[in-house]
Amino acid sequence: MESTMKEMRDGVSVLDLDPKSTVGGGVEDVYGEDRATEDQLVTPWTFSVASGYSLLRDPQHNKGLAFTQNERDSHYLRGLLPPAVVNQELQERKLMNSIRQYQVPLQKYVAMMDLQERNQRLFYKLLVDNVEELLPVVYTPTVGEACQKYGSIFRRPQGLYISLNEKGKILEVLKNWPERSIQVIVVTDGERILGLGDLGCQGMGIPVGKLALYTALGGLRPSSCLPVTIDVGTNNEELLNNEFYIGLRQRRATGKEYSELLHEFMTAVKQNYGEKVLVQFEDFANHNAFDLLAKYGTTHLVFNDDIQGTASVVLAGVVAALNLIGGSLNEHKFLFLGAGTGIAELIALEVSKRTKVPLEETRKKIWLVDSKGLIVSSRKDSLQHFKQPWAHEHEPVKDLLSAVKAIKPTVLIGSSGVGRTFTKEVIEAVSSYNEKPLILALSNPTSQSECTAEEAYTWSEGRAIFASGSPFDPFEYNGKVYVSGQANNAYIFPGFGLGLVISGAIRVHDDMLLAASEALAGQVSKENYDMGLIYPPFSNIRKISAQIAASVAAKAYELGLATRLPRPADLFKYAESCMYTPNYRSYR
Ligand SMILES: NC(=O)C1=CN([C@@H]2O[C@H](COP(=O)(O)OP(=O)(O)OC[C@H]3O[C@@H](n4cnc5c(N)ncnc54)[C@H](OP(=O)(O)O)[C@@H]3O)[C@@H](O)[C@H]2O)C=CC1
Ligand SMILES: CC(=O)C(=O)O
Ligand SMILES: [Mg+2]
Repeated sequence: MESTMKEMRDGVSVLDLDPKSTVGGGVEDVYGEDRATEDQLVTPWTFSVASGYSLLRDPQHNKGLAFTQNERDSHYLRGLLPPAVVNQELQERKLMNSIRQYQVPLQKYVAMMDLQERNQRLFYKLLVDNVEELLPVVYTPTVGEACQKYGSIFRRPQGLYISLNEKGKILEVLKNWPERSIQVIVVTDGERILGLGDLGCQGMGIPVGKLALYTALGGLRPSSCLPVTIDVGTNNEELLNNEFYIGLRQRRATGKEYSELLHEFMTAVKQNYGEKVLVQFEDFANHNAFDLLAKYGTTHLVFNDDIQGTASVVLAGVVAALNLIGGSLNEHKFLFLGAGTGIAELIALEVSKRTKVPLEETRKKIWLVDSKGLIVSSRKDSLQHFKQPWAHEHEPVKDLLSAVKAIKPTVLIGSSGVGRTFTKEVIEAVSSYNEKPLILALSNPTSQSECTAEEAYTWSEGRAIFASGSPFDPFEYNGKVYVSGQANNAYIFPGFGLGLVISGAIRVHDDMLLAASEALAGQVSKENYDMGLIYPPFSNIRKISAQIAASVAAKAYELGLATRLPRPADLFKYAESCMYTPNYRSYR
């Protein structure tokens, strides 16, 4: 074992980086499974040593036809498998072939979920090696449809369901989950699933999908990830009347009943998993999201992906885009359709840091439109508190087109959850006074995108710099092929979470979001810019995540928020060395 512990990865000994840590190569890799080389023997274990039929039914250790003859002998598998022995690469090729046969995206999703339940390492191998092809399957847009139909496709529990029925027993419920060393929890209450609205308990597809990306894109080990859905009911009448609905059949609990359940959950999480477990809030409606973040931000390690992760990814895209559209950040004027994310605040903060101009001033170049029109000072008294800083002096403006004409933004960002709101008139208007308008249509899934790539390029006569929350195929216009990027928080949260975990951070700080953003923007190459891209390709995501993790961890150490000491000298190499790899291990 000693020699294993000294295992060199990328020329760096894990223990040399962090001599006193018990962590070694792999985030909390206490059993040395990731540290082992691929031809080194490890024990397949559940609570006892798995063998025979139960080994084939154990997704963490099942290798299907890849079990060698020796393994078949020593693990009582003879006769349970046909004679052929195939390696993981061939299994991967076979599965990719069969997934590509499906024409319907939801069939691909179900095939991937089946694989995850059958053979976890193969699932992650497919996802890591084919990330650009499979991201739209396990994540947006397909995960949206999967949530809408979750009641019909539900097979086995993939996470914990905590409903009002479990009030007073949440700690016990957490103990029912088979894994003990949890490092990241993604939790939703299902009220705002992508731009599809209230999907109640069926929102579970989102934490499951996000955590699959935590492992595939950020290298967190699957056993350390816990998807949770808090079920306080749903206001979605269609679901309430659907015989296949899997959640509580009641309207949403609010007020004291809601906050007491959430509080019990947050308390139980800390009690069961300790101070350093990361709780990522996902797809809560913004009337709860901002309050939960403020309430638990000072007592727990919490991160709201939709508010903070989205802010970080968009800031990165905007900073990168300056190379294409020109000017410095403080010279640009921003108009948002939708007031539910934290993007505006993070941009204002970054401008304030760069220019030393107070935040109250830098906010003035950022304008927000919500469902009632432009947010202006005369509306201040009736605005939710998180909108109030954006209520600038201006006469009332009712709709987006009028707001574009009045404000003349250089950057137009959609996060309204409402599709086709960047109309021809809106894009023509923003393109009429900008040589290269920056247009970001963030809303997911594809059906809710504020415009398509085709519309953005056609209506701007090929001048827009465009990215969207869900992917669009390249589009040819006037003989030129336009490739648009994906402005999605999936670039940020996996690396961000990894950075928190490897540094043992106990709180999230805005400066970490800025650091993550800078790290991401720094990964855009000249080749990407030449194609009009403001994000690097997802095919490099593990390296990007390691860069983000290193920057976030460095900031955690700098701010005194890191507890894993001593600080590894090379945080990038350390982050890489901690990443879960999905290749099969050999069993003794
Ligand atoms: N690409 C990415 O990484 C991310 C994308 N998103 C996407 O952003 C969208 C919104 O998310 P989120 O902000 O959390 O959702 P919310 O529902 O909390 O907020 C939506 C905002 O849009 C406004 N709005 C809704 N309809 C209109 C309309 N017709 N005209 C003008 N404004 C409107 C709402 O106004 P009011 O406040 O008045 O109700 C609200 O401010 C979703 O589709 C989600 O998928 C979210 C996070 C990350
Ligand atoms: C991407 C994401 O988090 C959302 O659309 O909600
Ligand atoms: Mg989300």
